[in-house]
This record gives sequence, C-alpha cells and structure tokens, in this order.
Amino acid sequence: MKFDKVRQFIEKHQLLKKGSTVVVGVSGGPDSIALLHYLWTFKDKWELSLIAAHVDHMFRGKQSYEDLLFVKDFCEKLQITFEGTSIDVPEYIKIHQLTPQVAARECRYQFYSRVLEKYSAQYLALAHHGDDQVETMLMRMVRGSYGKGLAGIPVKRDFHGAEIIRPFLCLTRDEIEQYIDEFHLSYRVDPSNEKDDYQRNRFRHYVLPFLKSENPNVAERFQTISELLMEDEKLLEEYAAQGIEKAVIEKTEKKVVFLINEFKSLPISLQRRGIQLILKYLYKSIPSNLATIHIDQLLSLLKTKHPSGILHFPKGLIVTKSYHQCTLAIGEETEKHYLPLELQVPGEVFITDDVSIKAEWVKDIPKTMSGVDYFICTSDHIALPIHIRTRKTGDRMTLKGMVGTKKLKDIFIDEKIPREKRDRWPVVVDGNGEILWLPLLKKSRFFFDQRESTSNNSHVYLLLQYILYNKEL
Ligand SMILES: Nc1ncnc2c1ncn2[C@@H]1O[C@H](COP(=O)(O)OP(=O)(O)OP(=O)(O)O)[C@@H](O)[C@H]1O
Repeated sequence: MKFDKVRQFIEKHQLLKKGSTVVVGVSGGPDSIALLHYLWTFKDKWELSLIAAHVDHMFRGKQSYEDLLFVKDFCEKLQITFEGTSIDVPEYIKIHQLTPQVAARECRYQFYSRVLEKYSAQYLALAHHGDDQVETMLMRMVRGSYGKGLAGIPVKRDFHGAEIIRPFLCLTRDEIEQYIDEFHLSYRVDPSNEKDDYQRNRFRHYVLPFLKSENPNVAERFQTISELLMEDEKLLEEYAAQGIEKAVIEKTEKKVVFLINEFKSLPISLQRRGIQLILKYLYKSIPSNLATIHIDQLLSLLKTKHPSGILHFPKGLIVTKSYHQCTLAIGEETEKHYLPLELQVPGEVFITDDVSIKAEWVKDIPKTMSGVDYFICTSDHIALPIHIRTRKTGDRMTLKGMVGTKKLKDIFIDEKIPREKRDRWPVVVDGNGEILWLPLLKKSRFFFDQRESTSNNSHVYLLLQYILYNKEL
C-alpha cells in the first residue's frame, strides 16, 4: 500500500526518470534508510543507479563516526555505492559563526554537490516526510514567513545542475516506521532528536500530536496546501519577473539598478516578489539573517518622500535610492565605496540610516553658522549637479586659505581618521569633479567665508549641511 502511495506521488510530480542516477542523502536514521531501501527495491524496474551519500558532522565523536560505518555497511549488504565523509562542523561553526544546524546543512550540501558532480547524477533524493512538512510550515508561519517560504518544503527543486527530490513527503513518520518494521530494517538514532532544545522538536512533540488528534490526515492536508501555494507562487514569481524586467535599467553580476516609478506601478505583491528575485540573483544563496523586515525597509525607502537614502543589508549588500533610481549592489562594488549619490538643490541625501547631507539655496547666510558641519559657496563658482561619493585613489583638494592641493589621504592621516572610516567618509564634489567639502573635516577654496566678504552683493548661496539625526530623541 505504501509502495503505491509513494509511486503515485513520484508519478504525479514526475520525480524520477527511468535510467537516471540518483544520489540519496542518508543519515542512517529511519527515514533515509527507508528511502534508500525503497529506491533500491525499484532499482531494476526503473533502471536506477543509486549512490548513498553520508556526512559525519563530527558532532558526537566516535558515535557519529559509527553512524558513517553503519550506513557504509548497510550499502555494502545491498551492493549500493557508498560515498561518505567526515567534516569538522564544530570548526566550521567557529570560522563562519553559524548555528550548528545551519553549519551542518551547509557542509552537507557542499558534499552533496561534489558527489552529484562525480557521478553526473540527475537527482539528489532526501527523506523529508509529511510530518517534517507540517513542522516546517508551522515554524515558518510563526517566524513570519510569507509566499514561497510559507509553502514549506518543495517536492522538487533545482540544485547544482541536478534536482533535489523528496518522494517521502506523501508519508507520515508513522508510515515510515511501519515500512521499517515490515522490512526489518535497522537504523541509527540521533540523540539530539530526543532533546527539546531545538525549536523543531518542540513543534514535533507538542503541536503535532494535537493537530493529529484533530485530524489524523493533517500531514496530507498540509502537503496539499503546500503544493497549491507553490503553484500560486510560481505564477506570481513569473509576473514579478516580467514586471521587474521592465523596471531594470542596469544589471551586472553584482549590481541591479531599477527605475522607482516603473517598479511602483507594479501591484505590491509583485513588488515584494520582485525585490526577492533581485536579492536572490545578487546573493546567489540568501543569507539566513535576511528577513522580511529588510524587504519592508526597502519598500518604505522607495515610498518615502526623501529623494535619497541608503540601507545596509547582510553580507555587505547596499541599497541606494537616488531620485528616480534604486540600486542594489553587493561584493566588490560595495566593499569599500558607496555609489555617487546625486544631491539635488534643494534636496537631502541619506548617507547612512541616520546621517544626511542637505542642500538648499539661501539668500542670506545665517549669522550663527559656524563649525565643521556646514559648507557655503556662491552659485557662480561651482557646477551642478553636486554628488556625494567616497574617496578615490589620488583624490586631492585645495584647502581654504592654502596654495596648491593636498591629498585626501594626507588629510585623513593628519586628522587621525582610522583607516576603516576613511573608505566610508563622504566626499562632496561638484559637477566638474572638484572636491568642495570633506564634511566635519575640511573645506575647500570654494568655501565662501562671509568675514572676508567686502561687497554686499545680493548673491544666492549654496548651503550644504551635515545632519545627524538622533534616533533616541
Ligand atoms: N548526515 C547526513 N548525511 C547525509 N544525508 C543526511 C544527513 N542528515 C540528513 N540527511 C538527509 O537530509 C534529510 C533531512 O535531514 P533531517 O536532519 O531533517 O532528517 P533526519 O532526522 O536526519 O532524517 P533521517 O530519519 O533520515 O535520519 C534526511 O532525511 C536525509 O535524507
């Protein structure tokens, strides 16, 4: 009976092609041992080449190495090719500052991709089942996921030139146990599955029994919801991709620029998904600390009346709004510098979450103006537009009251600005590329000092101000 259920599920979702090579992720636990055994029984009929891949995460010393030997032995008995490895995940955790589960997963998937490549396999079969699906969907809901995230574990998805397939999503944990009993299969027990210190285990022990008492077929229901949501998501993603394509004006491996008005003409649900598509494209793999809140922040940045602004996302991804354009950039393009931001007059540009540079035309210079956080010049000595950028190699400026030019590098050294701050320091330049002002540090020869002024000309002055918004106020 269970054979039929899985077979129908495989057929319905076209999970396996006859004659293909399948890598099976086997931990040695009941689910993956049952899956490996199940595929093995159909091996000849479906002409499958099977490879079992096992990772010893080195979490439990000798015990976890014994899991590896157990899977190896199981494979030898069934004459299944075995690929196993021991990876020092505790060390990986220290280096990459990850949680044990995330680190183990990353190491495992790296190993899977090596094995897939070695055997030119078409599939990676994993033993997630229906109860895993319920737990995952509930956990995601509680965490505040939406869209594809809420749809839980996909039945199949692309991975490293192959497809990850999960033929057991149609079974419950109890049904797998029945399968294990029926074939007298032995397996290993991971003691961490019994502890209540993992969120998943708490859902498994406290929430699932209640749901099953309400509806014994709850796992099947959740699986159906998951599949329906996936279908909807696929459609919405396609629409979002089409919409975004119209808005995007520049796309490189590390940078995407789009027109804000085009983007805002999309329905909000496509805007969200559009941003997700761009992030997925730039990040390659989405960092675990990127959350819905980041997308919300980006959407509200696009909505605000401020013409400019900047957001810092995980892994050095920078979002810059500058008038009608929004840029998302990662990696080399953002490592040291932020992009030139155009400062319109009047206008204001946010260079960090709480620091802006504001520009306005004034007829009279306020008598109280003094200090390092403002700059004034007459409109006829500079060229528009004004830009704010970070330093470039070889940058020089002519300081007020000085003959000749001075290197920005030397100014930073003289002012004892730490190296890491120098690459982020705002540099205000005019349309000719002349450096007008290093906010809080130095003013250029273009600075108009009213004490030196003899005439009473009715000039229009450009006033630039460095503004620090105190969030606590
Ligand atoms: N150490 C491992 N080596 C290889 N594959 C693994 C390993 N751990 C998990 N997998 C694969 O990933 C799937 C999901 O892992 P998860 O940790 O959620 O389940 P599990 O409780 O380990 O399942 P199982 O009962 O198979 O042990 C497993 O069913 C298995 O296919």
